[in-house]
Amino acid sequence: MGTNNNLRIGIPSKGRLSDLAGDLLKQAGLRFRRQNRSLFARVSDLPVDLIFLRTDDIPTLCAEGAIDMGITGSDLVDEAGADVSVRMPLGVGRCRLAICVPEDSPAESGKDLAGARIATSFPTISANHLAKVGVTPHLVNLSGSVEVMISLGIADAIVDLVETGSTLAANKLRILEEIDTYETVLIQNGKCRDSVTAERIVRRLEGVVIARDFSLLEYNIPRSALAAAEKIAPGFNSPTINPLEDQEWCAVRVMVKRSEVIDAMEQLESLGASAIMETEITNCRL
Ligand SMILES: Nc1ncnc2c1ncn2[C@@H]1O[C@H](COP(=O)(O)OP(=O)(O)OP(=O)(O)O)[C@@H](O)[C@H]1O
Ligand SMILES: O=P(O)(O)OC[C@H]1O[C@H](OP(=O)(O)OP(=O)(O)O)[C@H](O)[C@@H]1O
Ligand SMILES: [Mg+2]
Repeated sequence: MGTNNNLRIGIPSKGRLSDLAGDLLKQAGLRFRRQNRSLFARVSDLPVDLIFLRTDDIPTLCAEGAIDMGITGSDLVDEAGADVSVRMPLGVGRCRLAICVPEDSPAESGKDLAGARIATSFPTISANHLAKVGVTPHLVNLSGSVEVMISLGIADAIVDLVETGSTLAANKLRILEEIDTYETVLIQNGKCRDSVTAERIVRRLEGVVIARDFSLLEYNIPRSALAAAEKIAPGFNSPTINPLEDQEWCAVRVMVKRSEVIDAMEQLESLGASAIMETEITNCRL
């Protein structure tokens, strides 16, 4: 490495985003093999090097130009205050950052935390958020296992990520106030060493991310019901309509959000559609 001009993409070396990022890149057609614990992998057929880094270092290393692009959590980008642009949300790793207190705490909002000790791995976001309501907390900076700090007696409240809420429940904590929502993102710095390849990577990842969110729905419908059907499933741009041998009928192909497919199928069926089929798409260019 070092001497070549390959685009450098930083991806998490371990943790929950590591597999997510690796799978996404592979689905987008980047072929690479990480040799045992190596911190570096070259991509076949593209001028791209992958660097395996700690998830929370990726925003800063991208801002400093050590890598041109990176995959990390938008929470970590905010916390680092990194000067990078978010090229696209990747539709995974969704979570919230919240101020949490014991279930039996009398506190009603962040305003009630004046003088409280708050344990967190997000000191900057926490301080900025609480400053807005005029509270200057005593922050205890930690890098993990924040939820146990109240029962250990070193904090009165915590600021941490919440997804399902099961960690909070296990520690008898509740959300006092949500600060923001976050997800895994692709970031890029302003002085990218190969913008042409960077754009190709963005387009490729877009294809995979959109495909993960949508299905292809195909159905036959009487032409008289077509307008109503298009209202149910308007498509990404617009549906593709083909004639059938029976001129009263036509065949429709349309992209539908995966979360809405079952509902759309039911509604189309009650409009008179038949042969309604969902096909999974793994990649697309729109
Ligand atoms: N419970 C969660 N659900 C969804 N996304 C999460 C969750 N926890 C963390 N994330 C996202 O994943 C990112 C990385 O999390 P984290 O740094 O905790 O790594 P990890 O996978 O837990 O590994 P580690 O063991 O090092 O903590 C977070 O910054 C956040 O964007
Ligand atoms: O709402 P939930 O679904 O329970 O998820 C939230 C938990 O997930 C993360 O912890 P992680 O598993 O990464 O452990 P860590 O503290 O060791 O990083 C986060 O820090 C919370 O503790
Ligand atoms: Mg973690």
